[in-house]
Amino acid sequence: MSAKVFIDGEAGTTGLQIRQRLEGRPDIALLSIDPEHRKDRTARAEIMNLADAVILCLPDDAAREAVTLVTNPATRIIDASTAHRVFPGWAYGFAELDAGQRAKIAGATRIANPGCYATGAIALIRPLVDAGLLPADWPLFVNGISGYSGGGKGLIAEFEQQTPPPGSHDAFRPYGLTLAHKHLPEIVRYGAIAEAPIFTPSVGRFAQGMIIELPLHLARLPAKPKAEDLTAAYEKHYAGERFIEVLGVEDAAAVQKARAGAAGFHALIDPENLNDTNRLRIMVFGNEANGQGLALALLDNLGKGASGAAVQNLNLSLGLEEASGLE
Ligand SMILES: NC(=O)C1=CN([C@@H]2O[C@H](COP(=O)(O)OP(=O)(O)OC[C@H]3O[C@@H](n4cnc5c(N)ncnc54)[C@H](OP(=O)(O)O)[C@@H]3O)[C@@H](O)[C@H]2O)C=CC1
Ligand SMILES: CC(=O)N[C@@H](CCC(=O)OP(=O)(O)O)C(=O)O
Repeated sequence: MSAKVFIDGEAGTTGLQIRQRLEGRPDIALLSIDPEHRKDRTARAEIMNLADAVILCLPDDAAREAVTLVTNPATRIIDASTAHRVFPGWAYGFAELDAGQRAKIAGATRIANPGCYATGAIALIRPLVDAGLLPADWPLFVNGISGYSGGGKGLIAEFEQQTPPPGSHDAFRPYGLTLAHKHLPEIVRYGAIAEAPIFTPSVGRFAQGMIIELPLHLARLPAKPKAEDLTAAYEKHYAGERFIEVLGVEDAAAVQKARAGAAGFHALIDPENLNDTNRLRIMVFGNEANGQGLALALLDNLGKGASGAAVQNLNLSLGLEEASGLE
């Protein structure tokens, strides 16, 4: 029998992409609501309590309210919003976090889907902390660039329907300049670090895809790791993970050469390179002469950063093949 799944907010950016990944699957029966009633509490409550799983693709307040509408103890909720990521009783939906996380997701009825930047930042930080290469209280800096779909329908409309101000292409916007981005609490908790990194997100004039960077003064770290030690830690942490690829030192060197003019490798470091997949790529660059390193994660903000991860969590939660509907 197929599992009944309702996507609350199915007409939004994340909801639509989840729908595309689930449509046509014989193991899933999608429940839908008449668009006219999509914000009607009674209609939503009725459909949610019929579902085996509900995926919330709503703003935070609407997601909090939606949770109160679910009274069927068997209904599983996967929340794509920020509302429950560090909330007691919710499993964090990053299956590759550590050896125990998959089982926590599979056993939970409440699953918080990670933020897109947070997925990249945690994917870079946590293995280094676990490997003893990065002390938990080390001061960190994380930098990110996202496609504008990261801001949902509102930001998509702004980039696609408004003309940039005279004298500007509005190609690159740094934001989060209060240095208190909403993804920081989950990065601290699941990165297993003591304090928030200085996080500088930005949005570029491209729709989809993102890069997150973790620069490190390697020679100042107590363990004095080299770039290849970081790569080895990532390879070990993510061994056997089908959705996380760690490019080796040679690949990273090839990318550096490509940046210096050689053709063929630009795509590996293009933020749009993993679009429409649930994959995340990690690369490490280093300069031994000055003792510096840079770990970089590339993913689709709407893929592994949102809809892909939600489908992976849904599969785990319902006991289905983890990679179903995912590339
Ligand atoms: N875009 C991204 O890259 C990522 C987004 N997320 C999170 O996922 C959630 C959804 O984001 P996104 O898809 O980008 O946002 P969108 O703005 O594209 O979509 C939100 C959807 O929710 C609907 N909605 C709003 N309020 C209610 C309500 N009270 N009841 C029912 N439906 C409602 C909206 O309908 P209408 O337009 O008619 O108001 C819209 O269809 C957010 O919490 C976001 O932070 C998480 C990771 C990445
Ligand atoms: C470009 C852009 O605006 N991105 C969003 C993050 C998108 C995301 O990860 O979603 P959550 O909102 O669910 O955490 C932002 O910085 O607020």
